[in-house]
Amino acid sequence: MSAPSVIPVIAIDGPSASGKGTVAQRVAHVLGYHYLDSGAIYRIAALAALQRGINWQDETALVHMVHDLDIRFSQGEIYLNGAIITEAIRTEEISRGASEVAVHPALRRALLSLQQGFRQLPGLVADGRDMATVVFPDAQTKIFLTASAEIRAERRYKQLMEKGIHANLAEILQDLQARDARDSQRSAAPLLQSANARLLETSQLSIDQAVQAILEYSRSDNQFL
Ligand SMILES: Nc1ncnc2c1ncn2[C@@H]1O[C@H](COP(=O)(O)OP(=O)(O)OP(=O)(O)O)[C@@H](O)[C@H]1O
Ligand SMILES: Nc1ccn([C@H]2C[C@H](O)[C@@H](COP(=O)(O)O)O2)c(=O)n1
Repeated sequence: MSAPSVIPVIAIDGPSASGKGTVAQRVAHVLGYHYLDSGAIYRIAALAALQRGINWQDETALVHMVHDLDIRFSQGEIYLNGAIITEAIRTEEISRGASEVAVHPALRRALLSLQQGFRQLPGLVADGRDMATVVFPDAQTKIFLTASAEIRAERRYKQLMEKGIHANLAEILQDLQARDARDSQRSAAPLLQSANARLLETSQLSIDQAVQAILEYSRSDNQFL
């Protein structure tokens, strides 16, 4: 069999707290691939805007701003203009802000090449909302990872409690549903299952089972390269 002519990508899209990040990082680790957390990039844009007093609705100012940002991912930390912001982008305020700035088409275009730059040998696992539809439409393996809103809210609740962060399950569910609606209903690159993506419903699956399913899909897709 001849070597693949393009750098392989496994694109994993899905709603908030569906487990994309956890599962994508494990798949990347097993395969020795690079990993792109595209949501972190929208979170950084929201945080940078907040720090500079730029309104999340101001598309022109946001686009201007992102051209001046130095974003780096290194050894598990995320840097913005040299400062570690790994935890600062995980607050509920920034989660909402990321979903709000992400509605702007010009901002999404401005962040496209940064994301595509992660496609490097030997391969990439990328997670987000539009990995399979817009950023890597030629990805070899496309997964739409989801779980019921109630299960996702419980997982997020448990995740926050484990970090010692006080949380309210009903509020988390409400917030997830609001973010799902904004991410799915926007006109620019909405969250949707790409026509050729496999649906992976993990409400009844463990993390390991989800990882194994994706590795299996990837193996099977690679047979046809
Ligand atoms: N199949 C699963 N079974 C049980 N828990 C899971 C499963 N998948 C993920 N989790 C847990 O759910 C929580 C949320 O997962 P994760 O942060 O990876 O979601 P996400 O989709 O990347 O979220 P976001 O889009 O908000 O960044 C984590 O604590 C993770 O360990
Ligand atoms: N490819 C992407 C990734 C993320 N977003 C937006 C929508 C999300 O609500 C927000 C935060 O993402 P998360 O860290 O929860 O994955 O960023 C997007 O529009 N496109």
